[in-house]
Amino acid sequence: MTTPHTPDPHELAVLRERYRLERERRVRSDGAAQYRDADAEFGYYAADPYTEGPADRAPLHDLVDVVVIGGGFGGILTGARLRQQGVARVRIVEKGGDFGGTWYWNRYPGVHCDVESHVYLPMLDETGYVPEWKYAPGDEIRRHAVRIARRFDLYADALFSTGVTALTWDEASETWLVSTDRGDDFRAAYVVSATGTLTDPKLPGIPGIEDFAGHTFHTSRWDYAYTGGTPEGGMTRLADKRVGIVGTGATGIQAIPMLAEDAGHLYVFQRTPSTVDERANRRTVPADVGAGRAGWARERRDNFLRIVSGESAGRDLVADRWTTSAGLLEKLLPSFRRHGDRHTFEAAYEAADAAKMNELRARVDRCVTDPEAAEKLKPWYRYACKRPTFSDLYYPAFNRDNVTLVDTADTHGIERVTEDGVVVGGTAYALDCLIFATGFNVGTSGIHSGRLPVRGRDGVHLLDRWRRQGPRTLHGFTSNGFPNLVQLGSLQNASSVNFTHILDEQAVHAAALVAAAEADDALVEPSPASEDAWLAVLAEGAPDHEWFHAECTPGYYNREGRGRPNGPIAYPHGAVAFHRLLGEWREKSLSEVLRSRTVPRA
Ligand SMILES: NC(=O)C1=CN([C@@H]2O[C@H](COP(=O)(O)OP(=O)(O)OC[C@H]3O[C@@H](n4cnc5c(N)ncnc54)[C@H](OP(=O)(O)O)[C@@H]3O)[C@@H](O)[C@H]2O)C=CC1
Repeated sequence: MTTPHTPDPHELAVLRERYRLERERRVRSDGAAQYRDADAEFGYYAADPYTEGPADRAPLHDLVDVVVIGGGFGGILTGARLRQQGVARVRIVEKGGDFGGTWYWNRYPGVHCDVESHVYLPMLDETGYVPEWKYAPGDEIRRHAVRIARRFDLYADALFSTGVTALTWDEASETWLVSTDRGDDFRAAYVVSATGTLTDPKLPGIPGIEDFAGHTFHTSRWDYAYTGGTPEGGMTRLADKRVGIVGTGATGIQAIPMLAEDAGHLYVFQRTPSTVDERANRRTVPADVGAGRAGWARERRDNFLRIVSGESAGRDLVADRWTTSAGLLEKLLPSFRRHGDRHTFEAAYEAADAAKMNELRARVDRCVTDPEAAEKLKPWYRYACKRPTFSDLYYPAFNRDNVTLVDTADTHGIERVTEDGVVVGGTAYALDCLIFATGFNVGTSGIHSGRLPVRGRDGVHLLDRWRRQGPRTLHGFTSNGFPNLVQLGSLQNASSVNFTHILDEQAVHAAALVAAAEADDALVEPSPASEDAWLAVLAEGAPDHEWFHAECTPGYYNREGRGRPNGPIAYPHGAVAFHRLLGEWREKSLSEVLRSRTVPRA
């Protein structure tokens, strides 16, 4: 690798202006309202293509210890950690036909996780499994989800192809009444919500989208019956087809090279180019990662999290483009204050950022032979304005004769869909198949979607209360007025690129809360004072994101160009510090969240 050139002040000023113009070219007046919810408005796009149809079963009206909403890694890990605490009846309710969550739904060609498999796949120490690739294919990840579910006997009580439609606290029995779209009305002593962040596919609200007469689907519902093949390719039924794909985010980057191989002709409709860094995937053997030594996976996972959280870590065990670019993620955490005042930090950061972005733009020139296509593929914004992506196959796909790159930035995306295809800048592109790689409604699934009403004490609706008062939690997990309800997720909690690590720490915490309440015959419910204290902790260290996000191109990181929501949304000192805080709190203060029952536990 060549050493990146460090830009001088004049070059930085030119770049700043270029970024401003590119941002302005992209901001839309309708912001996030440009999108439509596939589940709510386009049932066809959200239907499950991987399961024959829900198995017949009688509605349930029984009582379980814990219901977990969501059978992705968050739900599976909660189930496993509850089992380790000795909890008997755990019922996981999942919309998909099996466990896996995002890895159940996303089976598009080329699907891989771009976080190293040895840190991404959870419970490797516990299951003895050692991944075969540095970056695992989706199928291997899904099989690992199933492995954990089997190991902890989570299939026994699981309900698949089932969505929870309402949660109602019943004061008389001090249990939750859980209603589903399959006619169930059962009770649970505790509810853990683990509905994930990338659950609801979204579609652009392009005029005429309903009129397209060809075949169409979202990448999270890949139609192999139409394309032929598998996630590894071989989509022979596309050989004579004109295929269009909309979107060049982390999903598009992986699917496009596979489509380029198999489609008669592929049109890539790009609005904002991603940063596409080196991937360097390779097979691994256990000795490469020190597997076999007790605790090897935990050590590697902790090492990765420390590095991407800006903490000192000693050796970099994973040593990939996430860890070597981690300094550029630091701006998202107040740990940047270690570097002095904001001005000093910003100057140093801007120079490092420009050097990295220059390196990424130079990569496009090296990989793409057509200079016009290379120019269109260059990202003009700061690193991590959009989620970084990694691929060694993406750019070479544009050197093929059967691939056309269509830049839609000037028209804010595709202008119109017609019966025959799409229109961009007045040019019509006739298509047989139109694929949407347009992402998900981030962070608005489950309880936060508004489609799963949660009524706590005195019938109070959780989202109504939060709309009035702002979200109120202790550590993001529990809320006053909603006893025995534990929420997993990033809100007022912590996050990181290795999200399964975050989920596992959350699962450990959720299980500890349940176990403590069981041991004391108590309810889990924080006091308003403890919520106030937590909000004060969040507000005190809240980073000033605005200066960074305001200059970014629009996307879901900055609410499509409108900046971050007001108020603290996450623990500001990073995931490592948050996990330390939670561990100490469990040791010393967990009993503060327990309240006496008025009704003995049935
Ligand atoms: N760990 C992993 O390996 C992977 C993780 N993921 C996760 O999933 C998330 C979602 O990724 P992804 O599915 O790619 O979705 P994204 O939301 O990241 O990308 C959506 C894409 O669709 C484009 N788009 C939206 N509307 C239009 C329109 N009207 N016309 C043209 N283009 C349009 C967007 O352009 P624009 O940028 O201009 O809005 C963008 O390129 C990622 O951020 C990541 O967290 C996904 C894949 C792999």
